[in-house]
Amino acid sequence: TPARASNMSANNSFDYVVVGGGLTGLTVASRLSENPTIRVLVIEDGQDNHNDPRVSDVRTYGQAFESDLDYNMTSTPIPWRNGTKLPMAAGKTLGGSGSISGASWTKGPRTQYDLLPLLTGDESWGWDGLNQYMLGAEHFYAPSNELKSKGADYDGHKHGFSGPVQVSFAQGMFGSIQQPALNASQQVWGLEHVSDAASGKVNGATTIPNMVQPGESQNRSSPYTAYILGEPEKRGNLVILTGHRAVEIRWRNNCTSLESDRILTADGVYYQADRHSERLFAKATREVLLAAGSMQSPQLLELSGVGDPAILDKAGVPVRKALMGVGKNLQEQTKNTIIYTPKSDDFEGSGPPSAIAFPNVHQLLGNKSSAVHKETLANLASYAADLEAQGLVANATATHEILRLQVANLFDQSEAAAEIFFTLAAATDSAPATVGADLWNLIVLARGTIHITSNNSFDLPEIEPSYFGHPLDLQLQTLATQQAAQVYSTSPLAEMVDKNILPATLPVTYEAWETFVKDTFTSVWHPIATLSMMKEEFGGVVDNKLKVYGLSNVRVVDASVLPVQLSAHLSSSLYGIAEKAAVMIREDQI
Ligand SMILES: Cc1cc2nc3c(=O)[nH]c(=O)nc-3n(C[C@H](O)[C@H](O)[C@H](O)COP(=O)(O)OP(=O)(O)OC[C@H]3O[C@@H](n4cnc5c(N)ncnc54)[C@H](O)[C@@H]3O)c2cc1C
Repeated sequence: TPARASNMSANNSFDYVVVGGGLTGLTVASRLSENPTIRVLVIEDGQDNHNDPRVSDVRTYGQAFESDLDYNMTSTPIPWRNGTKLPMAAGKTLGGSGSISGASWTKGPRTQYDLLPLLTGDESWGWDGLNQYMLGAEHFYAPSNELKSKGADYDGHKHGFSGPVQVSFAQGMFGSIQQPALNASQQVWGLEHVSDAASGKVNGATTIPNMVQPGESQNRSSPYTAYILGEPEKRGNLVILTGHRAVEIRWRNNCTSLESDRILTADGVYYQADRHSERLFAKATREVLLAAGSMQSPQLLELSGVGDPAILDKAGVPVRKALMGVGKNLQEQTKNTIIYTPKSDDFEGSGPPSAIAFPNVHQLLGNKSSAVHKETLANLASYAADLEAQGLVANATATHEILRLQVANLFDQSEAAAEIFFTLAAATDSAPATVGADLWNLIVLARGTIHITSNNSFDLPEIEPSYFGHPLDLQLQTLATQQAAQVYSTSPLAEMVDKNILPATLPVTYEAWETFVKDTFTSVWHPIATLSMMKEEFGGVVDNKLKVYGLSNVRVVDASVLPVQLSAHLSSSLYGIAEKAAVMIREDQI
């Protein structure tokens, strides 16, 4: 077992202390500990559940939610839903959310990665630079002819073939509605066939591979099985401590008063097994690396006195370093679901589902596109000013510029604006088989926050996603939902379904679809950007080397640093960020 707590008492000093053994934390820990002279500790709150079918079998997707494998965090109350709080799933288990994810493997369009150099001032974060690291994480397996006949396709030049993460088309790939759904999508939106959604081109209709082992088992290739199981877990210089939560960073310059120009140096990390247990300390002689995810890495910084003084004061935490961007700039999406009964419940496979349509704004907005574009641009500066006034971003001027780049990416570069993921659910003892779609607006203009409300790490942070914070977010989500239903009434998909279940009665007007969207949406669980990698004058929290401004030896290596949302599932990009982080950290060892 990876929980080697006994090693801890012998020597609690490490070169690196990694907070969080999830997708990015295990990647960085594995790479750094390849050097046997470098001692690495990972502190992970969850347990090792890699043999639990809720983790190992991707077809059980969803069973981990709101269970012991989930933090059971929620959003703030939704005013128009009687104050309902929406679940914010996040894996509390070794491998983190990467151990309970849907395992879809896609990348964003290259033009979206190419925004990162503009925000960081560093060319190496563009597609060409970052994609090298994404490819380095990947071991792709080409599909068999049988899977090709079900739609599996790929561009061989756009994959890595020697990395740890196993990427393959699931042996049990569904037949049934998948190709008819893509065919109908192409008609409704005029979409091209995209042979490979990990190629840097996304707008189109596509069939995706998954992070699963090739062959019969269809087991998940999780951050743990990919990066730790096997040789790395036997390394004497790598300690993975499960069942313990990092609660605070200890600073070396142990002075209580705030001097705004002082650079703080982390001494190590306090951690506890549970709320009432003893507070223990692990020393970091080189660096503390935050990988607790985009909801809990900002929490740890705030608990350690780094953040917006107004937030820290309210929570009763003494300010050690004022840094206005901490916990702000959150970009989380909204998801709607439509459900039908299929005429045949023979799905010709066991999943996971793999057919996706990615329309752009012009395909969604039709002849309204240019008017909506103009109106969005006209109101962008005042919208950005509002965001700063509400404490949702650190800097209105920079945010206006970033929103302008995102709007240009959607309207001028016509990149994918929504994802329509076609779903199939087999019959159970109590429910008939269903088909349908999960769909979401990809590039939200809303900005939210994640902040502490107490000085105790075991009180989980408050999450304000600001759902539909900008009118375009609601408009695109509504159109994507309405038009996904149109796909289901288009041949050859229309002939394959009996009746609609959700919505029970198909809305007739746009307004009625909007009401359906607002009444039934959930979160997508792709939160990012709460410790954004941006220039300091933009309100960024980490620099282009992922170092927190004003701290000499604390880096963030997780989803928090991605400053703008991608038209993609996030894992491929986050593996790339973590691989690049490990290289940058090693370069600084000399
Ligand atoms: C339900 C769901 C489905 C998803 N589906 C897909 C998909 O199909 N394809 C895809 O590409 N992406 C998917 N994602 C997204 C992807 O899994 C995440 O973006 C990714 O795992 C984030 O990586 P991370 O390292 O930032 O955080 P995580 O992987 O969540 O890791 C954070 C780790 O830190 C630990 N931790 C937190 N706080 C502390 C603390 N204080 N002390 C110690 N440990 C702590 C947690 O237990 C966790 O193990 C999905 C995400 C979710 C939640």
